[in-house]
Amino acid sequence: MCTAVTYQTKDFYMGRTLDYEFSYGDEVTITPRGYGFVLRHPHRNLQENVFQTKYAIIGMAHVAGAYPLYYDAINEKGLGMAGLNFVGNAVYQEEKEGKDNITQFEFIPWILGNCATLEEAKTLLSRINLTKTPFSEGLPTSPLHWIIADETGAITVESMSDGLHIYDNPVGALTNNPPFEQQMFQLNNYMHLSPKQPTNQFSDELSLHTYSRGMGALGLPGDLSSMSRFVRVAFTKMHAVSGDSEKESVSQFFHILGSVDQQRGCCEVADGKYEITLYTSCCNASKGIYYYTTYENHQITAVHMHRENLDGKDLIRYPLITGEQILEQN
Ligand SMILES: C[C@H](CCC(=O)NCCS(=O)(=O)O)[C@H]1CC[C@H]2[C@@H]3[C@H](O)C[C@@H]4C[C@H](O)CC[C@]4(C)[C@H]3C[C@H](O)[C@]12C
Repeated sequence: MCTAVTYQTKDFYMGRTLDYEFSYGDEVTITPRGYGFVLRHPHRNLQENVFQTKYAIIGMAHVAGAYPLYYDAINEKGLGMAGLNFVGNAVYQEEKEGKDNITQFEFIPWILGNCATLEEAKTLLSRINLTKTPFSEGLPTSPLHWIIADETGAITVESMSDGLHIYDNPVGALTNNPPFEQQMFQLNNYMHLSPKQPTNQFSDELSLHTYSRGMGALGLPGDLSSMSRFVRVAFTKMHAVSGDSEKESVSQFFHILGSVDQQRGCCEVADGKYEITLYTSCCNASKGIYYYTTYENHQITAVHMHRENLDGKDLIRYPLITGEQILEQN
């Protein structure tokens, strides 16, 4: 399971938890401007099907050869994108004439490398056909859906058996199944939840009282299913309050995603195998900073894209710091 959210203070933030039972070997990876991606399908306007990134990208990726296979990323213009599992619902197409045929693993670099804003991304999406061509035999196509966002808003993109769906995402959150429209519909069931204490609507004849703080959110689902995580993170995000400095915003962002953190042992996927939150990311999309924690490293680590040469030729890669960093105070 995974959860992605956006958050706005002075700057625009976006990030995700990546929950799984094993890691593909993740690295914070910067793709410089002008980096060449060879598309798997012919493109009418591109020589030898190579598109060069207009904008530099920073995100979490598995790097295969010199190819950054991004899971989530932002670009230098403040546009961000994350892919989350959508098992049983994601259906990709065969190549179609007259369309931008983009395979699932090319989708993030295609959008973030070409578009400065969500508006531009929507224009590019109107021409796209997401195809099923795999990266390699060892890395088959992943069934995903995506959240794309900038400071003006967020959308969800789902490629299903009945075609490509693009939804406005007014919550700025996404988890896994079911499809996004059903995740949104589910919120109707929780419209009575509030951070304020409830009053007795149950019966005038009974003297009911609030015996504990936090009773306004009684009924908020606490389990790890993706529908429940969607409701929980939506409630947390919609009510989150923080100062707007960088440290206050980043700290609050990790608390929002902390509401859907997955602890080892609570979600068994096979005998003795557990899904856990392998990493949590928070990108300051306005300033090009990728912050992360990992399951075993609670210290927030930051990689700044603008401290690197974004006009270089090669990928810039930072393997994750994974061991727990404990500050000995005495
Ligand atoms: C497993 C990850 C999704 C985690 C998630 O959503 N878990 C929820 C599980 S469940 O629904 O609740 O069952 C996804 C997110 C991004 C994916 C990766 C990216 O798409 C990049 C490449 C794409 C290649 O086709 C496959 C390897 C890969 C490197 C992918 C491996 C894997 O599928 C990743 C890492």
